[in-house]
Amino acid sequence: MFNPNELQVDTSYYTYLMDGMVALLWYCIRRQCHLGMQVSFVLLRGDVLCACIGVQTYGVSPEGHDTGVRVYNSLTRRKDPLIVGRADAASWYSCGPTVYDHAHLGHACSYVRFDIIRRILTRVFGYNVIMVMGITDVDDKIIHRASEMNMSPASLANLYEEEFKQDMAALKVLPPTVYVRVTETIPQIISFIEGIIANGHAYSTAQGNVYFDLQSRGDKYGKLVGVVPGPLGEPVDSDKRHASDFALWKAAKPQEVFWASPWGKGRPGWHIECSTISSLVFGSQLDIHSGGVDLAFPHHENEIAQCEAFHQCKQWGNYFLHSGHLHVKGKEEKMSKSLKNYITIKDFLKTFSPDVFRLFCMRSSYRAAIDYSDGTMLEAKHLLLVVAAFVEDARAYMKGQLVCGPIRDDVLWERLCHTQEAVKAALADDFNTPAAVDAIMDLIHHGNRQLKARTKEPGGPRSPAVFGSIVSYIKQFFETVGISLADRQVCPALLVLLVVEELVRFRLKVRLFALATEAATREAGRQQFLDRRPLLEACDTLRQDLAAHGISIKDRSSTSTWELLDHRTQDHKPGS
Ligand SMILES: Nc1ncnc2c1ncn2[C@@H]1O[C@H](COP(=O)(O)OP(=O)(O)OP(=O)(O)O)[C@@H](O)[C@H]1O
Ligand SMILES: [Zn+2]
Repeated sequence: MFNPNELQVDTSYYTYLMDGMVALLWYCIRRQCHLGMQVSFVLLRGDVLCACIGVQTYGVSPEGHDTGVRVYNSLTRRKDPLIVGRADAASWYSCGPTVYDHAHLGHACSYVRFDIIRRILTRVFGYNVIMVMGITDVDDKIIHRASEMNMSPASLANLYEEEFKQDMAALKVLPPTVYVRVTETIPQIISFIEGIIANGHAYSTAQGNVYFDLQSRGDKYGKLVGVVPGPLGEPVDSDKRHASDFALWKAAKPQEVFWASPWGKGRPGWHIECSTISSLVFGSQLDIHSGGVDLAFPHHENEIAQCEAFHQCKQWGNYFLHSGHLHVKGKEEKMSKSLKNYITIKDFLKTFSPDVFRLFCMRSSYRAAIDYSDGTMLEAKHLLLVVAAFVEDARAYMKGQLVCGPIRDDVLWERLCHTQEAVKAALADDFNTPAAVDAIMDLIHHGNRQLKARTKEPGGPRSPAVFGSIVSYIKQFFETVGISLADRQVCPALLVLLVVEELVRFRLKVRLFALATEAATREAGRQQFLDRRPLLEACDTLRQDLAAHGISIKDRSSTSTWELLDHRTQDHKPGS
């Protein structure tokens, strides 16, 4: 028996062993040792490797319809073909927010990334998604915050749930097929707990709590995370049988919100809500389950234990998808309410558009950790402007307003075809959006090269069709992932940042011109310096004037940088 509270996720063994095997393989290749090569190849296969180090991989291969996508499944810890139960639809449960405060960019990142995946699954691979999202509208954090704000937990939760939905709509995240609140499903949660008790996997206590009995799961606990069991802990100050058992039902403390139950007044534990809500809609089989990587353990692990104990099945959820965390650039910790290092979605959207945020998300794998900074946002913004400018030029060419020399349309048709294949292959490979975006940008680069061959002479053969085809493909690609190329509105705050960037660049040119020492003699050099001194003075004045607006320019030998004091994070943000 082991204590999951003391489990440590140990990936270091895996990494060392992997490095060792790669080194062995490389050594054998160089020495042409065929036996060694075969051995290291076999060991490098993830499943054998896991068996070698005692980390079990789980996962019953699902039966059903192959979507054509390979997806990284946290259950098997490898990319598997995504096979769903029905030919026309995939069932998907998404853990929703705990509604006790404003949603921030970390939340936005997780939900936007999964929204992009959902759209790809539907619009590229033809699988409709039935998505259920649970809303945690009662828990310790909500109760605590509500008492701080002198409100009822229900009103507080209501307020932030509405705000969350508005934020998601502003980010163009498609709403789930249905939202289900925990407080709407208390009777179902109670029945679910009764079912787990009846199946011998949970117990109630004299204090009115119900706990999941982890010992009853045997070695089936720990499916999601490679874990090294720690020693069995004794329960401390608790009515649990074992320290590792987790709460399904919590007896109400004085003054706390409660519901009546067979075990007395109380409320549900966190993990049981998602198990119940998902089972309420999808029963004992679920295709996809998603959430941020912090939810894998213990939340999803416990959901699996509860569902498989309730449904008495070998495998409840077939694919667990986990998104990487958003960090503030240069910081170790994730963006989080408790760490007070967050930017709310509302504040962010005062400066950048939802399309810029989407493109920012697409430039890394949904599984990767991602750094937020104004600089990375400006890069995404710039990329969108490049796309929009190309579409505009291509349209002008089609209308005959932009006159170019002969176009190599055979090259462009071939490029278009290649891009379409590359994009589809990238998306089928664990929704590899950065590779898809690169392929699109490459197509634009080739299109721009042909459009650049401008001439003043009208006449000559024209190739509008290929540009028409490229434009409609690119528009369709961006629409698929929820980015609109029409109505490019530049929000005023962003415009200011772009103007400052241009201004600093212009000032740098002037400054370098004023400081240049190209005169032949020392006397001529002195005269040149005196002549150009007013330019340097103007540069200094501009620096002082901008400093008064919180924009600080720093001159270094051959370059200038600028930064502004960002009131949202209280950090200095680099501007260039
Ligand atoms: N910085 C982040 N980056 C990516 N995803 C995040 C981040 N913070 C939270 N999430 C994800 O957002 C979803 C909703 O999270 P939840 O409401 O439980 O917030 P939370 O994790 O408690 O946030 P906080 O730490 O700010 O209190 C979860 O899937 C969670 O993993
Ligand atoms: Zn959940």
